[in-house]
Amino acid sequence: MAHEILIVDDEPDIRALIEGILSDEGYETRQAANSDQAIAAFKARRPSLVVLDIWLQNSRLDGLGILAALHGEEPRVPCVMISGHGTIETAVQAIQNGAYDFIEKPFKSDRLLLVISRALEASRLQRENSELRLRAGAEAELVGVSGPMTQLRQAIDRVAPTGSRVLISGPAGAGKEVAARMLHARSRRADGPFVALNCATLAPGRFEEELFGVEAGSDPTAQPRRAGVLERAHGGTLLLDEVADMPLETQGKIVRALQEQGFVRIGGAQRVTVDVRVIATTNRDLQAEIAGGRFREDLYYRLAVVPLKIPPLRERREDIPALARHFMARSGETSGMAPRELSEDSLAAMQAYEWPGNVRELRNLIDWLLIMAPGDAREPIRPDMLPPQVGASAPAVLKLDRSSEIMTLPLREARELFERQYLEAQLLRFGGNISRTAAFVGMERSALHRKLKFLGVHAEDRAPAAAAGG
Ligand SMILES: Nc1ncnc2c1ncn2[C@@H]1O[C@H](COP(=O)(O)OP(=O)(O)OP(=O)(O)O)[C@@H](O)[C@H]1O
Repeated sequence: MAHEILIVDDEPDIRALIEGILSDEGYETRQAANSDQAIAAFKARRPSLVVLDIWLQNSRLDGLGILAALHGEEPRVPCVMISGHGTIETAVQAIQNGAYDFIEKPFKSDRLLLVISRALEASRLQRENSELRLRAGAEAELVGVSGPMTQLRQAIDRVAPTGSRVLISGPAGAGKEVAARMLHARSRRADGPFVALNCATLAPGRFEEELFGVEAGSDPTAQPRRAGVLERAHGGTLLLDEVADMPLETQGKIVRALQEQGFVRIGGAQRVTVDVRVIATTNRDLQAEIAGGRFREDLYYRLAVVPLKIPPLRERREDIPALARHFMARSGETSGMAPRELSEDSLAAMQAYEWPGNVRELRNLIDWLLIMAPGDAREPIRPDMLPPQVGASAPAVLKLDRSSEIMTLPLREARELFERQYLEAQLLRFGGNISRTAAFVGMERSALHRKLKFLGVHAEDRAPAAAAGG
């Protein structure tokens, strides 16, 4: 498909000249004479590139202003500036502000075409690069600042280089696979493969061929040899995701393969020796599975050499702002849209929600917000823009409808109501931790204690364990 180029210049004959040069080269073009037209044209359909004059008459914004507005919409569309006599300094400024390059008037058509083709190529490479980075590096770093997350990262740093088997437990969507990737990335096997087998989605009859592979039959063209995950993970790490879903019979075979660091392919006779580190995850209580006869105890002890636990998100609400911002930046990168800012109030509302789907649910919410949240893309996300299920759990202090009730109260009671709701919400954000809440709200620890007592707020009620119960 031909690239479409938006030409922004106040002089009609310059626009016509540029259009002529570009369409001769097979580019599609559109024109805008001032900032409002340029922004409207850009919003109506993203062009591949913008040629932008620096000095425009009869325009609300000059070239630098338009550049900022367009980059606010979509930072990845390259802009080539046209500078006239005496605007070179501004052109340099424009490059510092993210323009791709500039050309000076009067310009030769060759120079214009060269700069444009380079800009389009750079933009293609940049897009390809970030897609590759996202695919290759599919989250191998646990984001989060809470105590449990910090301890988990420390534990991963300690055990990653040892090569021990690790069993990671935690609810769905909490980040078990990210933890497994992080263990691999920080191990001595980081250059080797990371192979995952999802035991929850595999039909019971398929486990053994997936694990051990299939030997070629006597007629290799009829059934070529197929390597299983153990073989493909040689020199690297094998993740057995949701290991409790593995049939008992397969569990026995895996125990043997782990013990012997080798196995025989299905239909084969020759032993395959492999060097694989196995990491397993589960969202079930494996002790209960063992007691119920559904999980082999010997496999448990082989896998759980080092057990790690990831708590549900509602037990580490302090991670929510960092995670939300991280996912917003990520979504912006993948979608090519400018990331939106998240207001402190909207983050506080997210911190009050229970997140039954854990981090995965938060990630989906942010993807949704980037595309669907109302308002201008440059406006921060406010609590009232959140979907109802999240907004409904926002602390009362953030819900505007409380104001009507507050207006019926005398000042002292209204102030107390506000203070109670405000402090309850802050305690929730800081996981019930008095010292951190006190530091944030700007009070002495002991004064905060007295205030909470006076208002009848029990700090323990806001602690994670209680929050987890509902
Ligand atoms: N601490 C974290 N930092 C960054 N991303 C995270 C974190 N935790 C989870 N994620 C992201 O949330 C999503 C769910 O995480 P992941 O797949 O690791 O969960 P899981 O516990 O393995 O879930 P399941 O058991 O349902 O597969 C992924 O997109 C992952 O990238």
